[in-house]
Amino acid sequence: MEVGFLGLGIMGKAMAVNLLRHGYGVTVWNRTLSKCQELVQQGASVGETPAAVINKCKYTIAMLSDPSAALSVVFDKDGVLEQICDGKGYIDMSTVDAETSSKISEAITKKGGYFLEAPVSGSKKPAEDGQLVILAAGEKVLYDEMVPAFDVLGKKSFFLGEVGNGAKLKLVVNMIMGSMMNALSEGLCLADRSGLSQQTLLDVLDLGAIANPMFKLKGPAMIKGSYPPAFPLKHQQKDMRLALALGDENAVSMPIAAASNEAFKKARSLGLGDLDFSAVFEAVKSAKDSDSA
Ligand SMILES: NC(=O)C1=CN([C@@H]2O[C@H](COP(=O)(O)OP(=O)(O)OC[C@H]3O[C@@H](n4cnc5c(N)ncnc54)[C@H](OP(=O)(O)O)[C@@H]3O)[C@@H](O)[C@H]2O)C=CC1
Ligand SMILES: O=CC(=O)O
Repeated sequence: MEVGFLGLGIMGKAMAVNLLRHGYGVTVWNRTLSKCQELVQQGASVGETPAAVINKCKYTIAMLSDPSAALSVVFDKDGVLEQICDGKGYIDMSTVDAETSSKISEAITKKGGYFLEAPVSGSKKPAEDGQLVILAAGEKVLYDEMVPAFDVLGKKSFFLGEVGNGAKLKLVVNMIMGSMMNALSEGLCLADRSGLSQQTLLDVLDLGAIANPMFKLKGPAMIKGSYPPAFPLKHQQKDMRLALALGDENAVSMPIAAASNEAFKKARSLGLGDLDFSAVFEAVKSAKDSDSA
């Protein structure tokens, strides 16, 4: 099966490579076209524009940074809308808000195409290993047709009903994840300032009821001040912002998420946006330094 793939960032590249490895024909496009070359070496074809990819492929997946990128690739010149038509499917796996997803869905559907939102949980490594968790919503027929590809990309797929439900669930999950990362950062800081070993804290956490893969994976690197980007901090802050907006809409008070969002914003202001989201630890440390000065 030939699949189009728009967006070859950290996630998109790993996902497209996985599809190639499993025998899919993949036609790729990326805003910075030079990034397509690595995929070409692994057997992919290149489309010069999103419209060219849609024209060639029955199914096209997008994995783009944020709502403005997701909208631009669909609505701008040479975009998806120029070629989407009856019988073609568009699957947006980017993390965006429900409103963005609905706008895209309406436009695609008006042209006779099928739309599925399918954001994912899991980062660079799960993307490389085909271990993502896929949160799909929208056209059920398209979901059923995509299941074999989702089985390559992920370890489990959920079909959540109408468009927006996948986007919302993804934001709830990442709101919790971002808050947990802040709690870990404050804990590491507090341990250190109290004269305790940060590694011992991690060891104790890992043995108890709040052990989790994220603390286990990120904790040791955080102690070393090492933040190679798996999930860029700027994207985690985008997700906190969109989750807080979802909280506004539903009158849900989220003081922990709001405080965590401030820490991610602070980290961005310190120039840490392109590092891994665990670099929020540096912002937490710098805030504690100025508190004690
Ligand atoms: N990294 C992770 O661990 C995870 C990320 N996600 C989500 O997946 C999505 C992609 O993340 P990730 O791969 O890490 O991000 P990256 O920043 O690595 O890649 C972003 C991609 O979006 C493209 N892009 C950005 N702006 C535009 C634009 N205006 N028009 C066209 N293309 C654009 C980039 O193109 P270019 O190369 O030209 O800059 C690049 O291909 C995000 O929504 C993120 O929240 C979800 C789960 C895990
Ligand atoms: O969206 C990020 C993730 O790790 O999931």
